Amino acid sequence: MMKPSLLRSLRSAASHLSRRGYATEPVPERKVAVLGAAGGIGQPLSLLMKLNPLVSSLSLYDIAGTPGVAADVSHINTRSEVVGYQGEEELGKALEGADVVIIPAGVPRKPGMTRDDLFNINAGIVKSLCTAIAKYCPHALVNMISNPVNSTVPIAAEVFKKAGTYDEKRLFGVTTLDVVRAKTFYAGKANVPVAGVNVPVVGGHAGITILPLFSQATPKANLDDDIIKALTKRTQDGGTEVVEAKAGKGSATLSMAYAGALFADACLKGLNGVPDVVECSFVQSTVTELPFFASKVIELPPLHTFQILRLSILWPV
Ligand SMILES: NC(=O)C1=CN([C@@H]2O[C@H](COP(=O)(O)OP(=O)(O)OC[C@H]3O[C@@H](n4cnc5c(N)ncnc54)[C@H](O)[C@@H]3O)[C@@H](O)[C@H]2O)C=CC1
Ligand SMILES: O=C([O-])CC(=O)C(=O)O
Repeated sequence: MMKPSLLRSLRSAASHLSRRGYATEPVPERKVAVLGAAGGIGQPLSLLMKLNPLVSSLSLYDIAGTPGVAADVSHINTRSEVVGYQGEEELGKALEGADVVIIPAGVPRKPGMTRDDLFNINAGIVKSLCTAIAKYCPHALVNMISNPVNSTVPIAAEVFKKAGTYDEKRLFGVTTLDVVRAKTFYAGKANVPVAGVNVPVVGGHAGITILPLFSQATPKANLDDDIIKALTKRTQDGGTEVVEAKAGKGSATLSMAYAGALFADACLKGLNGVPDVVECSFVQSTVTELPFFASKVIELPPLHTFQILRLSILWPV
């Protein structure tokens, strides 16, 4: 018979691990597909997803270059099996059974361009990828990275509606990089350790539609109005800062891969029933009169069967 004190310690350790997102039960099988996996974001994002112990199957798709990326990443000695898929004829296999689909496919900005200038090319790419998602993995959580996010998310919604598979609680525009930037810049000015900083960012993902809520930042810091204004502007212009620094060689890739991996990890935790997973994301919304708006979304407490977990809902709070 186990001593009550030992039992209490084990229970407390198990509940601590579970609160931190580490399962004390077997970790479910999860397939993650990255579409655009050979690109500037796709490669480091594939690496980070290979490091994520919640992933059991990692599917890397692009129109070219994925065999090499997949062979490279597959040698890393972590849990997931990696398969590379190349070309449209392999897209169905890449998507089949996916729980989370991350989309960094499409062209990036060059100096002087706005994200809207990418619309013509990226809208077509997103449309064809979402048509395939509706066919091969209609229940997957979709993490849209391709710009302009303010438009590619509504496009994805329309494609899914047309296919009869739309579930607004499964479609997310990835705005995590705005949050990552806001945290970094705020910590610098507030002179606090960045690891403990939280800043919600709402609105959209382009210029002045990016609204960091420094009034709700934690830990609180008494920053002057002109500093808050400068922090807001730097967060709104963060993408342009990188585009200009890269001088024609693309936009943010490494910080975006980090942000994309954080958001995908939150989705996996939500699917696995980890409570209180909250992230900002550009979603269909009733928070304002706008049909889509970035705000905090939370995974509501799940029930305890795999099937119901898959149906669990995310909702703006
Ligand atoms: N949401 C956000 O915060 C951010 C979004 N982005 C956006 O992410 C997108 C990708 O950026 P990068 O990786 O730097 O571009 P990149 O040009 O380096 O890579 C894009 C990849 O997409 C692939 N691709 C093109 N058409 C495809 C298709 N039909 N199916 C599958 N793959 C396809 C290309 O072959 C390429 O490998 C851009 O639209 C960029 O603006 C970039 C940074 C932040
Ligand atoms: O600025 C861009 O074109 C890429 C992007 O969305 C970002 O870095 O936030």
